[in-house]
Amino acid sequence: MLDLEKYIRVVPDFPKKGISYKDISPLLMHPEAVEFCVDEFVKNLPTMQIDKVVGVESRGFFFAMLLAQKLKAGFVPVRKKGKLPYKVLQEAYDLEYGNDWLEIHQDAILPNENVLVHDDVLATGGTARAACNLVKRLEGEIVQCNFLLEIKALNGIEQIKQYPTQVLLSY
Ligand SMILES: Nc1ncnc2c1ncn2[C@@H]1O[C@H](COP(=O)(O)O)[C@@H](O)[C@H]1O
Ligand SMILES: O=P(O)(O)OP(=O)(O)O
Repeated sequence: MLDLEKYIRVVPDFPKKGISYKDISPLLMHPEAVEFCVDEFVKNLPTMQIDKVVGVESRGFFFAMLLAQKLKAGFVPVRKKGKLPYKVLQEAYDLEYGNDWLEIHQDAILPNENVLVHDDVLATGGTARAACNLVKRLEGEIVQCNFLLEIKALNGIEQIKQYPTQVLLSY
């Protein structure tokens, strides 16, 4: 067992006053910690074949890509407005320190595909909910939403309560 908290840098008042920012950069610099996280995520997934792993821009991309590779699934980027070049679906969302639009390519997920949704941090849950809405609009089946860490006091889990979730570390 690894003490994951040791690899998370907590930065007060970033990007705005009052936000306690959970920086995963130190974790990414330690391959043993990265490997531990991937193995933990995989251990606690449902047993069915996962077809697509969705990663939310940008810090969600790191582990989503590793998980997709490990699970022999396709990787699907969910990006902020205006970054994806082909036809997209859009969802507006609020996050802990702002608001924006998320987009997914219209052909990224086929109806009934089993989809894992990943992001680094679950805070208010607005981002995760928007990413899940995009998957559902493409008729994907969300088999799990997983996060490296959650900020429990913000109760983001409530926003995605209809889906199974997995979190490696709680603050
Ligand atoms: N406190 C935070 N530290 C690091 N990253 C954060 C933090 N709060 C939000 N984020 C990023 O925003 C979304 C999750 O925000 P929601 O409020 O749950 O929508 C996630 O992509 C984090 O990277
Ligand atoms: O730093 P990012 O790109 O992961 O975005 P956000 O802070 O909007 O989650």
